[in-house]
Amino acid sequence: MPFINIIRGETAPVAPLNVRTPVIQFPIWAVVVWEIVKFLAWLVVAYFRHWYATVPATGLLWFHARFGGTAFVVLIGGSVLLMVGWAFLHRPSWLRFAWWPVLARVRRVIYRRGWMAAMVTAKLSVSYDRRTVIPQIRRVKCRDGRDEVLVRMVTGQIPDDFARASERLAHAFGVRQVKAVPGPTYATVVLLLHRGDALRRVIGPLPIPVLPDFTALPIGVQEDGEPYRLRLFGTQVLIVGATGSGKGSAIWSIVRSLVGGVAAGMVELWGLDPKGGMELGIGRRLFARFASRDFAEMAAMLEHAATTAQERAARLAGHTRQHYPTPDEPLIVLIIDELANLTAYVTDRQLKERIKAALGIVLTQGRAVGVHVVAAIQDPRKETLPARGLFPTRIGLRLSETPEVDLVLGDGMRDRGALCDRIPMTQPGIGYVVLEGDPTPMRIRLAYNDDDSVRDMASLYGEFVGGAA
Ligand SMILES: Nc1ncnc2c1ncn2[C@@H]1O[C@H](COP(=O)(O)OP(=O)(O)OP(=O)(O)O)[C@@H](O)[C@H]1O
Repeated sequence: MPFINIIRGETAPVAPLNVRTPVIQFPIWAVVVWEIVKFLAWLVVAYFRHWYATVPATGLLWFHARFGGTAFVVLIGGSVLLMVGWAFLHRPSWLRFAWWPVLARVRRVIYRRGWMAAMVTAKLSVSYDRRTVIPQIRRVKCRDGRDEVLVRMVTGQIPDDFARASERLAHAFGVRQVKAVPGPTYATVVLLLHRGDALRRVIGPLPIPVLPDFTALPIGVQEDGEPYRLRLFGTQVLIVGATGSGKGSAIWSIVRSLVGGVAAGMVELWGLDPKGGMELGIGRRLFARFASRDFAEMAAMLEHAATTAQERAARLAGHTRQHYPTPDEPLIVLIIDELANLTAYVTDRQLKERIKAALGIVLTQGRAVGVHVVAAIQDPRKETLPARGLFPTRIGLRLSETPEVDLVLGDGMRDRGALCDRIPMTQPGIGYVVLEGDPTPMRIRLAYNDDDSVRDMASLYGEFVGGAA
């Protein structure tokens, strides 16, 4: 680095300096030659820059010149046939190596055209030294239903700045949703622009696993097309959604994923349906214990679950950190529909206190010893559910108000793309979850078990349920 602050020689007194710009006359031919040289240089740069188009075009021109028109037509026709055949025979590799790279080039051009306007209007441009600096597109990748745009942020920006502007970006680029995730290196962010909707169609009842994997119960589909698997071991599950959002389908999908365990004697389902059995009554036979009207009975069930959790914890302490279910000591799963009826709307004070205490013990001590709660609720506020923080796993379905999203899924999750308050009423069963190790929420659709499939399941697996009503 030069010593720019050191000037050798004599120090001249500071005096005003008059400068006159020199006027230099060039002959016209020199100007013309200069412009031609500039144009040729631009052509060379453009040729190498857009090599993916120019190199094949050059090859084709050379082929045409060398072998003539007929051979050229045969070549083009043969290539098209080869592509079509490849696409039919092995679509995944064709998409990966042929279609998506080409599409990515086209999309890159499209994004670049609207990039400046989008960045400025989304307030992602920075004014510095009387200049406007905007983030740079580094790379575009296409995947099934979404584009991944790698962006170099302006110094000082963070991925959350893009997450906060994601809705504006979605409208600017005409896509369904934009999510911002940290890039592979510092100073980069990846924008995921979701185009199609893999979750548009209703998902029917999923196959029942013979023996459930309690760390990965299949209950729906993720928007990236992968199955959504719920971890039950070591956690308690809360499903939150407005009326008609599909809480029932979440409950029945979880039950469906567990009934194989019921048949093997490794799972016991206890049903608490304070709405008079409206939701769970239809599958009544699957539950070893069931209460739907009597709140004292529900309190007693919760207390029994709490005692069981405490006994198991006392016995297992120092031996293992995770209980594994056996037919002698099965996994107990309390399925509670509309939990607020137990935590907020019970008028009998004493009963309410009993429920609160028992629920607290089950939620805190039960998760390591095989006593789990899967509860659904409409209103996630603290007044309705003081124990919300004791549910480590939460599924956010359609919610009525924007602030509820962060209440359910965690701070900043709405900014990061969990638009639970924007899920249309016409799409029940759609929701968002936070996956382990992923900072951005995942959109999912739960499988829909209609009344007939629940009845079928209850009549098939009900006979394995040994407990008394
Ligand atoms: N996963 C799903 N896929 C498609 N449609 C669904 C799904 N889940 C539910 N539905 C439809 O939405 C309707 C309402 O669903 P559901 O009863 O599960 O909602 P809810 O949240 O439990 O409502 P409430 O709070 O009123 O009990 C169902 O009758 C069904 O038609």
